[in-house]
Amino acid sequence: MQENHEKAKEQARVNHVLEVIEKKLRTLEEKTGGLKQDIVSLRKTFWEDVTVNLDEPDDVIETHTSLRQQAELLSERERSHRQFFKQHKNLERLKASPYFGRIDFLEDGEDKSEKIYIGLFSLMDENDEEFLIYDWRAPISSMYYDFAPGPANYKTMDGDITGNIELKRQYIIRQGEIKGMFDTGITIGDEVLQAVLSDQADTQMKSIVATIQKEQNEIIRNDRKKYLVVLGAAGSGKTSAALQRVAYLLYKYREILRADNILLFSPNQLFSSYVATVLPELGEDNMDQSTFYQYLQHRLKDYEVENPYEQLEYILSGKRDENYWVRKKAIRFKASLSFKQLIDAYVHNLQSDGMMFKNISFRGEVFISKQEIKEYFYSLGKQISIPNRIQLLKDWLLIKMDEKEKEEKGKEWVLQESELLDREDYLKVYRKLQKEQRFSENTFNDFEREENMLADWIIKRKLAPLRKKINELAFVDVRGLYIDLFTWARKAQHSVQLPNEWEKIGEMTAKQIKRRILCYEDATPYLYLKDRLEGKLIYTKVRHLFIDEAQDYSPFEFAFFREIFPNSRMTILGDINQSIFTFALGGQNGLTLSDELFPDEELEKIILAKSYRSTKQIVEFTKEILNDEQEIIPFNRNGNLPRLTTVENKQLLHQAIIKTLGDLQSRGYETIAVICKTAREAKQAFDELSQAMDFHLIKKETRSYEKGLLIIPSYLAKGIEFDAVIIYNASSNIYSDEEERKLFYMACTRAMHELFLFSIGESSPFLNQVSEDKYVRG
Ligand SMILES: Nc1ncnc2c1ncn2[C@@H]1O[C@H](COP(=O)(O)OP(=O)(O)OP(=O)(O)O)[C@@H](O)[C@H]1O
Repeated sequence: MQENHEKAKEQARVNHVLEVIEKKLRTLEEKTGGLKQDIVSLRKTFWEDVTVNLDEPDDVIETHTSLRQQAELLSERERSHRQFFKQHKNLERLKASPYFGRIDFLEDGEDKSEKIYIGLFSLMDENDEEFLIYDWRAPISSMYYDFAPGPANYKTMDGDITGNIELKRQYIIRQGEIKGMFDTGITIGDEVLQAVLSDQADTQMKSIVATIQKEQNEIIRNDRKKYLVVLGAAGSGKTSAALQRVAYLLYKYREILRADNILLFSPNQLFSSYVATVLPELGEDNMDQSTFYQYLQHRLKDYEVENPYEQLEYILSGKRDENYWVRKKAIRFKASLSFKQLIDAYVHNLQSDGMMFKNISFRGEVFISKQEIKEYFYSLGKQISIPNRIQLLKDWLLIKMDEKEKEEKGKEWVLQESELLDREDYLKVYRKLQKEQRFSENTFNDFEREENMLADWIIKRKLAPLRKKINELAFVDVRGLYIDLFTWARKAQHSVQLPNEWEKIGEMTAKQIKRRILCYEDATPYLYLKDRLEGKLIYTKVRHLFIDEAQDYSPFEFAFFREIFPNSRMTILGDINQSIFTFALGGQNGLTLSDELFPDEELEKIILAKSYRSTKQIVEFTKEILNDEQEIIPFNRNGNLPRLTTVENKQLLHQAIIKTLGDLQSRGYETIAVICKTAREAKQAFDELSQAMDFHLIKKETRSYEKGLLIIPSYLAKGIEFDAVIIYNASSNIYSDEEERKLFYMACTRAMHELFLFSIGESSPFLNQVSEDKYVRG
């Protein structure tokens, strides 16, 4: 009775709030004359610079100015439109579910408690006096996540506010109707969390604001130190917490931080699109997202840069010949900070000797030789840094270009080209010169002058690509230097311990690079060397960098991040048990951040031990696959034990998988993944299995996926989850190398509700240590 009465009261309040929302929506629509259309965003991809490539300097200036004016005008209009549009959208969102929580807080010294309703956004009453809803990110809302009923406090700009929470309540409101209502303790409503977690997998990640757990809230709101490192078991909500953290930071620092000041490095494009809906769902613009590989490609346009997954595919399925072992050693060394030290020593040496340059040639003739360039470079004092010397060198070369222009003037080729100019080109020159008012109608008849001007124009045009190259510092022979580094290291004195196979590694590297192919393990070191010589490219725009699946970046790459984002704050999220590039780490754990680059006093570490994704049975099974003692606590959601089925051959394997898939579908599961070890295995499985059922084959280029049956290589399933997972072939001949244990673990932990493993003959030794009662066979 009492309960019904309470619910009716709450529903009445919801109705009142909905009326206010309606009114606000109408007012907004009147103000803007109806907001029917979204704005088409013209944003370019993050790494792309806006360059307008014109020959003539004047044109460049002119174009630039007009572009800027236009852009300013457009962005002003876009801004106000965007603002209204955002408000409108947020109100629409509130209309469906205005809030999800409430606390009654009695502040110390007050005699009446305040009811704080918490939702996605703040909402004031009609007179803009009282908060009907508090934004979940508001300081006062933090108590909802941090405290059970009883004493509580929260931080404000003016200090801590203390008091007592008298009631903590959760709501499930759908389409304006209260569907559920629970008074809860410290953990935010097991009931609601149970319900959320029992839901089906989605092809897009969902926001978790209504059920953020205390330890996750600590990640979301923690901004004490420059670096925040979050280590957490599979499915512990690292990515979720990271995305809500972005929303929180955008709210807290809204005056100074925009979405495009935040960059998320994600493991692949599939993951990028998987998480792309969370922030818009929270009413915020998406942060910039990129894979580190995209960044490398952008910076190394002259090369074909190997994709990290190609490298991984090679390691996982490579034929294990001599090259294989040498390359593996090379990968390990090139991922280490020792290699960075070696490059530093090499660069130090280059200050006095050994720089390499390229000849500058024009019309097939060298006109400034590499030797001359080198001499000029070393004529500049040692006290000037290499990047600064290169800048001075560039200026010197550009002056040489001016001289060259004069020198070429009387030459035969210029005359010939001017005779060959077609009418259109001729007119172009004429108009250009006229515009510049460099001559009048009358003087153009002056044949000599005309010829002179045409010659100028022709030479300038011919030399323009060369000038461009000089401006891009293409005269520095970074390729030659990178190759030379390997020879130098053998002879020179330095303190770095080189691998035994160093000579072979050097040969292998040189061979690839000469073909303009950069293996993935060379890409970052190469860029590092280039930046050390030519000057660092620093991304000042990025104020906060998020690195997800951080265990998959090498120590060298982390050092490099510190170089290119020296002032950015960083949130680094990872799980050492899910390293897929273990072969690059040589026994070290991923995510060993060097104290020098990430000093203790600037770093805070948070560990998440509770796992939310999978049922208790799956978590308990998968955790025994691991060798280490990491604490992983399953959330209390029950399901079936994982099942291991052993068959005799491929044909029976496919039959058994098809049967299992049929069962799973008939039980209503919609997103089911058959996880294979490699892309090659995935393709073979796809060819066989798709004769019986419809599958989507996920490749490294795949950007998004639909619900249904998927076949996916293990490493692409990173960070994603499925209702049910089938490990296609967990045989001992497929997963046996100790370095693949974590990959195997990562694949199994993608399952939310059901996990099936199949094996042809003997199963993987990784399963030997799993207790018999943690799974069923058959
Ligand atoms: N507080 C929460 N409320 C509701 N769902 C949650 C919560 N925390 C985590 N989850 C759910 O658990 C699942 C796993 O979360 P998430 O992908 O963020 O974990 P992760 O630590 O990044 O996992 P992994 O390292 O395995 O990729 C997601 O479905 C997420 O929505």
